[in-house]
Amino acid sequence: MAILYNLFFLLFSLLLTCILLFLLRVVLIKTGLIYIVKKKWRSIEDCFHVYQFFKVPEFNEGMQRNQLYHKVLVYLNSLTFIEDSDFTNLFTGKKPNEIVLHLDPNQIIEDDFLGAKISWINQDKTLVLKIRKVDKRRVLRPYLQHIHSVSDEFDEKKRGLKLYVNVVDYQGDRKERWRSVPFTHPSSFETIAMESDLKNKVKSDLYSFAKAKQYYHRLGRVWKRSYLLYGPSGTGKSSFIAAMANFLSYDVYELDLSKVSDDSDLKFLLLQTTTKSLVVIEDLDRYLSEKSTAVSLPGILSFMDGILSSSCGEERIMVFTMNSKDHVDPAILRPGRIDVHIHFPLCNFTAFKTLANSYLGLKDHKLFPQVEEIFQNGASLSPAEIGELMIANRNSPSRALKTVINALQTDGDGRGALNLGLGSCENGSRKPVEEIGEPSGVFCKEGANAVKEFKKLYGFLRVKSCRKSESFDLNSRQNEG
Ligand SMILES: Nc1ncnc2c1ncn2[C@@H]1O[C@H](COP(=O)(O)OP(=O)(O)OP(=O)(O)O)[C@@H](O)[C@H]1O
Ligand SMILES: [Mg+2]
Repeated sequence: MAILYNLFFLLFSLLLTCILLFLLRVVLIKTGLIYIVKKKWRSIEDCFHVYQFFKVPEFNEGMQRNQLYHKVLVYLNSLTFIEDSDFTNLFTGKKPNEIVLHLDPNQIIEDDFLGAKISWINQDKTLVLKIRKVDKRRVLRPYLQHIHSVSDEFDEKKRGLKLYVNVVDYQGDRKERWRSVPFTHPSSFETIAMESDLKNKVKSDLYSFAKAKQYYHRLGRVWKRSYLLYGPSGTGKSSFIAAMANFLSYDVYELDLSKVSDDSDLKFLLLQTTTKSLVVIEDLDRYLSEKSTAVSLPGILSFMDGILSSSCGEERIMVFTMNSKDHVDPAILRPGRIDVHIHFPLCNFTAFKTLANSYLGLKDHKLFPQVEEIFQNGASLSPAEIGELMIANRNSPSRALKTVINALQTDGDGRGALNLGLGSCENGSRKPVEEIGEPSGVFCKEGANAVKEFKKLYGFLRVKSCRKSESFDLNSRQNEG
């Protein structure tokens, strides 16, 4: 009987203890006292372990930034634990409604990795990692790798792209020669009307370049790749550059050669570009033919060779656009200076269908055969012109197609437009409207009215492009690098 009584008493006290512990836990959690208990427990635990400390200072002895410091900071800021810390700084971020957390001096951040307890202390521009000696060998290397990959991923997501333009009013060599604005161009390879085969080739070329650091290093070559985009006005060259930047998540440095004071200024401009960027010179043929820049041809050639970018050590992509490469010095175009040539022709039927799909949501239409026939007869407008006509008539796809057909019939052979007072050009170079010659060929009234209407609507003074090959091709991939 006594045994039974004792057993019952034991069970009862056990149950009571459990209930009390449970209640205590609820109270500790509800009041937040649990954090004090955890802290005390940890400091007791600390007494029974040997720790090792690793410092990650913000600057090295040469006062250069320590990249690891930035990475650890980004990593720590990404931890959810930081929200649980006793105190932290809150700032507004770059995006609307974004709030970012910043470590305070002496703030301790605790982290768990592969079962090991790790803590970081933010001490006077140095982050100190504290790890148990028993865990160090097993955990330290993978933990640092983990920090690298998390912070890279976080940085990638957080940072928006930037468009840099060169400015003339910088003072002295040490001042910034570039001014930046957020780069928000929505163009992508999906929105560009271009043969899908060519698009895929460019995409894989860009992708394999971006991954080829070791390869270029082994060859002793500057890790750069140059693209020439050439073709008449309004064929998508600038949009393509934006698509490249969005595809790679690279910043864009758009270099206006007319604002460059001399060859050495050009060198400094290249030096001040950052890694993972597209360095762009638009209309290079125009600068060269009009001599509208103070930079010499050798200056441009050494810029294209990117010798200086090797001192910056990281990848650069250079993109040049031209209306035509016919009269350009062959030294500019030689393999190695330009690695990939991409021709942007006027619209053909395939490109037209892509535009009709994206601008009007049309996969097919009873007027398509007629449009195809007109293209087969050699008529063409630039994608920009066709795109504008489609946008203007986007509420009625049939009307949009009829307007395009009329414009193509008027304009297709490159002669009807002259009656409307539109300019013409040789090899893509622009001629003023006053230089228009005598119109020849058939003048289609209906089509003329359509273009006239369009001109009136948008004040769009179109400069006519020369009619050349209609095919989209990666003309020559000279020098695969
Ligand atoms: N191939 C294309 N696919 C889709 N849209 C295009 C294409 N070409 C031109 N466009 C549209 O036409 C407009 C002008 O194009 P863009 O400025 O890229 O032409 P460009 O070749 O750079 O002309 P320019 O030589 O005059 O600078 C853009 O709004 C773009 O969306
Ligand atoms: Mg352009």
